Amino acid sequence: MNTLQVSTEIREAIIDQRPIVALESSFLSHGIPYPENVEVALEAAENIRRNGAVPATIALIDGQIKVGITKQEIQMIASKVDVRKTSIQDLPHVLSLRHTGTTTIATAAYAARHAGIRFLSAAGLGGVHTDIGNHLDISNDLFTMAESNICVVTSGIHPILDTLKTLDLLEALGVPVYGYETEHYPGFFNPATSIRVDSITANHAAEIMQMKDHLTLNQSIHIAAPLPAGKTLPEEHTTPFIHHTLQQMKDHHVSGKEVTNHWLSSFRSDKDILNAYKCILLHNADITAKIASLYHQSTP
Ligand SMILES: O=c1[nH]cc([C@@H]2O[C@H](COP(=O)(O)O)[C@@H](O)[C@H]2O)c(=O)[nH]1
Repeated sequence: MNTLQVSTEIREAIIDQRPIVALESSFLSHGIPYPENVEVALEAAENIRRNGAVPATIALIDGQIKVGITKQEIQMIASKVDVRKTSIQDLPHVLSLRHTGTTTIATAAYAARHAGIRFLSAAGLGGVHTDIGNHLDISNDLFTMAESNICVVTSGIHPILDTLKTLDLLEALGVPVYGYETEHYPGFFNPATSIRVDSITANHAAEIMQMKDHLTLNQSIHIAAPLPAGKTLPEEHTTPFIHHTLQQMKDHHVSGKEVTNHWLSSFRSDKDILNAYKCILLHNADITAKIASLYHQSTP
């Protein structure tokens, strides 16, 4: 049984040791409405190619994890309703039912690791939920990163999570966290949080990945890249949006794993939030491809 299907282009790139950037696909089913989700997926892939790497979007189709889905497959998933955003704990179930599914960072990291891809670009990392005192709600992203040996670039974690506790847990799991050319952990839609991190450049990130290879450490590294100045949103915009979304969740009794799905789907109700989210996806694709290309240039 071959549940992991790697496209010919990606297989050849792996053999030729060319840089590859994996893309998770949750934004196709939850973050961005159709047909804009298709446009963003293709533009992110284009950004990766422009920076000298090969894009590998990962999704679940017909009982297989597909690494490097085609434009037609992107179109098919993006236009379908009720596609399941699938994290590690749901993976066997969704595959056994042969359902179509999109990937979280956890599932994409799992697939990337097994395919031999070392870099993953996404919008937001899952994390420790704020109601942790009552519900032990923690995204599987964190635990998968502890063993997937890749570089995960996001713009931080989404603002309905507890950032400090998430970073504490990553530290406990041995996953180092860096700011991309910033000493402050990014605030996702907002420019920065007050949490300090080590700042690294693309060159340094490539070196850190090589050092990790040398040390045979299995943890991933997490690089948090802020949106460029002028693209972030002020807190006066995001704070009421977050409060409104949290209130809606309370009113509709949204809890557990539905929380992240509801949060992602709420982006469609605010044009500026949706635009910032698209920018995050495209910008991170650029940065990840730069790091992947530098890593391959200097790997003997
Ligand atoms: O701001 C965001 N938060 C979360 C996600 C997605 O949600 C997943 C985490 O979901 P959960 O909390 O169900 O593990 C992440 O891996 C990512 O795919 C995202 O795209 N953007």
